[in-house]
Amino acid sequence: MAMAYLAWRLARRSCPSSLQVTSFPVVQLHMNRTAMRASQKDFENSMNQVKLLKKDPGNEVKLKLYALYKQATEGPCNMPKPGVFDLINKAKWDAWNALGSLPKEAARQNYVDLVSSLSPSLESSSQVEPGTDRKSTGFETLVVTSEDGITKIMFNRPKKKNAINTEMYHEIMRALKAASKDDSIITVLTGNGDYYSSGNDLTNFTDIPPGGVEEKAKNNAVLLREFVGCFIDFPKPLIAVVNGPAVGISVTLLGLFDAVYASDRATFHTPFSHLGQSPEGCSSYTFPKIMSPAKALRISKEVIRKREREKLHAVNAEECNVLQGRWLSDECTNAVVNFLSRKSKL
Ligand SMILES: CCCC/C=C/CC(=O)SCCNC(=O)CCNC(=O)[C@H](O)C(C)(C)COP(=O)(O)OP(=O)(O)OC[C@H]1O[C@@H](n2cnc3c(N)ncnc32)[C@H](O)[C@@H]1OP(=O)(O)O
Repeated sequence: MAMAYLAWRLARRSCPSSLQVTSFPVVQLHMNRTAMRASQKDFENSMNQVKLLKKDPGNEVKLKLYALYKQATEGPCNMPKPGVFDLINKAKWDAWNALGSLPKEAARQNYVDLVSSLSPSLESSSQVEPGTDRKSTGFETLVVTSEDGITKIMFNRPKKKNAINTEMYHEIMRALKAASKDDSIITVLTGNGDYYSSGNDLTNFTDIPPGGVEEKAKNNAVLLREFVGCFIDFPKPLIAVVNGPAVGISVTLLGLFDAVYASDRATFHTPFSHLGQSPEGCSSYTFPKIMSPAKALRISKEVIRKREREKLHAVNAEECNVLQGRWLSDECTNAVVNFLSRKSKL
């Protein structure tokens, strides 16, 4: 796909001629037990943090915390369905049962993310007076600042060309959720260093869980669907400042932004024929139809987006289902093994 042409078309909200089709690899390497122990530790910390919350988060959030806790510790709902008049236990059963077969690992991470978005440090930061410069710590892969009504989320893995690893997916979701509730008017995403983002971190597929590559592909499809869903549902004007080359999902997501500003160093690359991937980020829907001008106002965005939200979530779900299968193909595995081993050949 011609980079400069796509940059111009994305910025002008028109649509490029076609999408290339590739799929994604899952490589059978050693499982990273340290990472799994760390997330269990985070989970336990989060359970303690819940007790420190300064204000009641409300029944909806408490039910979600309950459901994620049960899913993370016991797996899919195994309780008999309470009677209709047993309102409290029925509500708890409904919340837990709604998580379906969400893997324990994902439920644990979602629990940690939810508590982080409620945590006292973020709560106090949302009370910061407008116009003050605030750099939110609490992120490993991002720098989040907020001043004069603009919350800026900057990808901060410049040594890895801002490749998006699993931690960064969760942190971007957490930052977007916090930005949707803070006092800013618009939210801007950009990259630190010479790249906007080189897309999905290809090592994401190397820590294989006990369930093998099929479980990994399923977990990644769940992660991708939730990640893209955050962009579909984001309520405020979302702006991308593409400061340099953008690759893969960092390009395909741009169709869900309200405006895309490209620097003269920006290029837009979707190496799908090279990696063998099917579209993600709702690009199979947004790219062919991006014709309307960028919508800057929040109300007009809601008018337009609410008509499409259900369709976009359906497209997101279909893309994730197709990708989950494609990630298991030989062509994808070979492509990523070649990338990850390329320097060893030098
Ligand atoms: C779970 C949800 C999944 C959603 C799926 C999304 C689809 C996609 O996003 S597909 C696109 C995936 N991205 C790529 O294929 C790009 C791969 N990277 C490259 O081709 C090159 O790194 C580059 C063209 C971006 C830059 O090349 P350059 O020679 O300038 O620098 P490098 O030495 O290659 O990179 C520096 C450093 O960064 C590491 N790195 C860069 N990109 C990635 C990446 N996507 N995944 C993992 N690591 C990446 C690279 O390995 C180098 O690290 P070392 O210095 O440690 O070797």
